[in-house]
Amino acid sequence: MSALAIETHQLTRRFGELVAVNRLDLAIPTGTIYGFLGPNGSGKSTCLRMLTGLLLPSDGRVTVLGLPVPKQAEALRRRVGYMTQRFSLYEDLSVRENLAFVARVQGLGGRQARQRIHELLTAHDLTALSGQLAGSLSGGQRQRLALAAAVVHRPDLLFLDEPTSAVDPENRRDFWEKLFDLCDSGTSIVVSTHYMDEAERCHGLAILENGIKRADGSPEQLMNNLGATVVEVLTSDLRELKRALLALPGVQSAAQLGLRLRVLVDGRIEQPVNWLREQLPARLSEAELILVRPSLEDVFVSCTGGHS
Ligand SMILES: Nc1ncnc2c1ncn2[C@@H]1O[C@H](COP(=O)(O)OP(=O)(O)OP(=O)(O)O)[C@@H](O)[C@H]1O
Repeated sequence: MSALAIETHQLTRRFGELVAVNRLDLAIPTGTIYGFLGPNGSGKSTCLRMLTGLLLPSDGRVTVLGLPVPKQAEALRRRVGYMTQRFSLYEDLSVRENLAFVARVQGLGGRQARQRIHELLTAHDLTALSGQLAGSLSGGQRQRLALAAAVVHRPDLLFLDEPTSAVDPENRRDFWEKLFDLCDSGTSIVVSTHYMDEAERCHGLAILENGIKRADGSPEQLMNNLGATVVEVLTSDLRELKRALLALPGVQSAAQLGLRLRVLVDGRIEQPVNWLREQLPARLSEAELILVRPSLEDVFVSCTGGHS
């Protein structure tokens, strides 16, 4: 298998005047979990749909698992799994019946299908729910079933479109444990999200805004390469201070977090804490200023202008 699960060159999709995905270059290694991080409407779903061969690009080239897409989309179909944003299983079939249906569609029959369904029910903690109608499952249980259904045929590559937007943090954590299990057993995974904590779990990610890739790399690389330093400011009257800070040309953003302001200062300014005190001596005389490690959210704010 090629060392790259996905390679795109100048991938573009237009809808009329709107450019939903704009000249996207990607090189996603096999055996990793890769994330698309971006706000609503940034082009994540459009991009995933083109990578699966379901949507034709307006321009550019796509190779998935070594196959050109959409030309070889049919050959690819058996090798990829796709969990869409909406629950796309049958609500009036039981958990087991849903998996049996997907197994049939994927060409598994008889004993092979029964064995695989048993395996999936166990691996995704669905055994006790196997007779329950899918429509009566909780959000977290639905996600587990949808994931099990997406991997019935043991795909080499799995696409997940905002898989945990409807589940609580604990279920989200469990869901990610399953993704790491799948990745460890050789499945490459591409996942779209607008959650920072999910993006931080990915081996690599691309930050999208208005269909454009603003940055990519591992979360650590992105945080290390942030073109800004982060200063937290503890003081009173944060709203006024925030306005004053944002008026300074060297300040990229200032966000209130409880009793603190998290301030991104242009990385070219060498002593950001001293610089801030020099700019606003009266306002900051009583304040505590601390230089802190950047987070992925800081990276996101810095490269998108902060419209999360
Ligand atoms: N079939 C379509 N026809 C017209 N415009 C579309 C179509 N599909 C997507 N778009 C537009 O393309 C842009 C990108 O949408 P897309 O669904 O890819 O974003 P997204 O990042 O997945 O957003 P979300 O997080 O809300 O799912 C949006 O402005 C959307 O309205």
